[in-house]
Amino acid sequence: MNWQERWTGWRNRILSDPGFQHWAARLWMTRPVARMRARRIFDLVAGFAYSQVLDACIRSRLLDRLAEGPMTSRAVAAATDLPEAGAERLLRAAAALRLTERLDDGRWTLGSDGAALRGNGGIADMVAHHHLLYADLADPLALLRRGGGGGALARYWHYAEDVGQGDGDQVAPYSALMAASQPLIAKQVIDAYRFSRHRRMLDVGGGQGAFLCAVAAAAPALELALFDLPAVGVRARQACDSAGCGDRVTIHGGSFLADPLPQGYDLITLVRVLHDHDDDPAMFLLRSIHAALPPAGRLLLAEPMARTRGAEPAGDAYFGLYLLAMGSGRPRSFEEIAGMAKAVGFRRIRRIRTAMPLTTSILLAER
Ligand SMILES: CC(C)=CCC/C(C)=C/CC/C(C)=C/C=C/C(C)=C/C=C/C=C(C)/C=C/C=C(C)/C=C/C=C(C)/C=C/CC(C)(C)O
Ligand SMILES: C[S@@+](CC[C@H](N)C(=O)[O-])C[C@H]1O[C@@H](n2cnc3c(N)ncnc32)[C@H](O)[C@@H]1O
Repeated sequence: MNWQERWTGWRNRILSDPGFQHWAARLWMTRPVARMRARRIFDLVAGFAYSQVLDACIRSRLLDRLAEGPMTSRAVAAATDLPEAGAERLLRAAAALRLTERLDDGRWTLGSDGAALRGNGGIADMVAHHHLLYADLADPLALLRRGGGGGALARYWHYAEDVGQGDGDQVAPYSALMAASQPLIAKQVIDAYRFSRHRRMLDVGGGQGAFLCAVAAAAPALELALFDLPAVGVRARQACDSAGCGDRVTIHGGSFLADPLPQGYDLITLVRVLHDHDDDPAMFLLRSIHAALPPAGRLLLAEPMARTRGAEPAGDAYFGLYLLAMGSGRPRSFEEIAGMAKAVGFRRIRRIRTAMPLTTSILLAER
C-alpha cells in the first residue's frame, strides 16, 4: 500500500465516522468547517431542486419582470400566470438562492445573483434548453451503461450522431443557442489575445459567426472567414450581414471531418468545438488544421477545459455528462489537448489565462 492510499484510507475513515462528525460540529474550532462541508453536501443533494427553481424563474420570465422594477406577489402572480400561492412559493425559493430579494415594504426585486445572471444573456438560454439534458439524465446509470447518446440532446445536436450534414431546421436551434451564449466566451478570448497581430483568420466550426463579429470589432484590419456545415454557413451569412460585419466575412461550407480546410489563414480559431468530438475525429481535425496553416501560423483553441483550477465541476461533472448525453466528445484538460496538438506537429503550445476560466480556457499553438 503506498502513502497516498494509506492517507486517503485514514482520512476517509475519520470523515465518515458519525462520532467524529458530531464532535467536529460541536467544537468551536472545527464547527465552521463542519458546517461548510455539510452545506456543500446538501447543495449536491438538492441541486436538482435549485435548478428547477431557476428554470421556473427563467421560463416565467420572472427575473426579466423584476428587472423592470419591484413588484408585489400579486403582480408577480398575474405576470407569470401562477396562482398567488404558487408565485409566493417561487419568490421565496428564489430568494433563498439569491435570485430574488424581498424589500422591507414586502415587494420583490432581483436578488444579487439574479441581477448578475441577467448580465449574461446566454445563461438564460442555456437554462431554457436544459430540460433536454435532464430528460437524458433521468437515469444516469442507464446512460453510462449504453455509452451515452440516443436521447433528446443527441437529437438536438444532430451532428453528434448523424453522419449527414444537417438541414436548416436541424441546425437552427443549436446555432441560435450558440450565438446567444457566445458573449460568455468572446469577451474572455478577446480580452486575453491580441487578434490584430494577424492578417487573416478562419474560425472553424464558427456557427452563426457571433465570435467572428465580436473579433471584427476588436481587430478592424483583420480579414475574416468562417468554416461550418453548409446549413450553418447559410445562417452565418444572414447573421453576419444583419450584424453589419458581413462584408468582412467569407463563408466556407463543408465538413471538417471530410473536407480539407481552406488555406491562406495565419490564424485558425476553434471555439467550443474540439470537446464535441471523440479522440479520433478530434485528432483528425487538429491534423487538418495543422495542414491548412502556413509555417508559424497559429491555432487558438478556446473551450471550457477539464480540471481547471476553481472550475472543476464545470469540466468533468457538467460537460462530462452533457457530452455523454449528447453522444459525442468529452471535456479535456489543457494538458490533454496540448498533448494532442503536439502529436500532430504543433509547437510552442501554451495556455493563455482568461478572467473567467469557468466559461473558457485558451490554448495557443504554432505550426
Ligand atoms: C457592487 C456590489 C453590491 C458588490 C460587489 C461585489 C462583487 C465584486 C460581485 C461580483 C459580481 C459579478 C461580477 C458577478 C459575475 C457573475 C458572473 C460573470 C457569472 C457568470 C456565470 C456563468 C455561468 C453560470 C455560465 C454557465 C454556462 C453554461 C451552463 C454553459 C453551457 C454550455 C453548453 C451547454 C455548451 C454546449 C456546446 C457543446 C455542445 C458542448 O459544444
Ligand atoms: C458547439 S458549436 C460551437 C459554435 C461556435 N464556435 C461557438 O462557440 O458559438 C460547434 C460547431 O461546430 C460545427 N460542426 C460540427 N461538426 C462539424 C463538421 N463535421 N464540419 C464543420 N462544422 C461542424 C457545428 O455546426 C457548430 O456550429
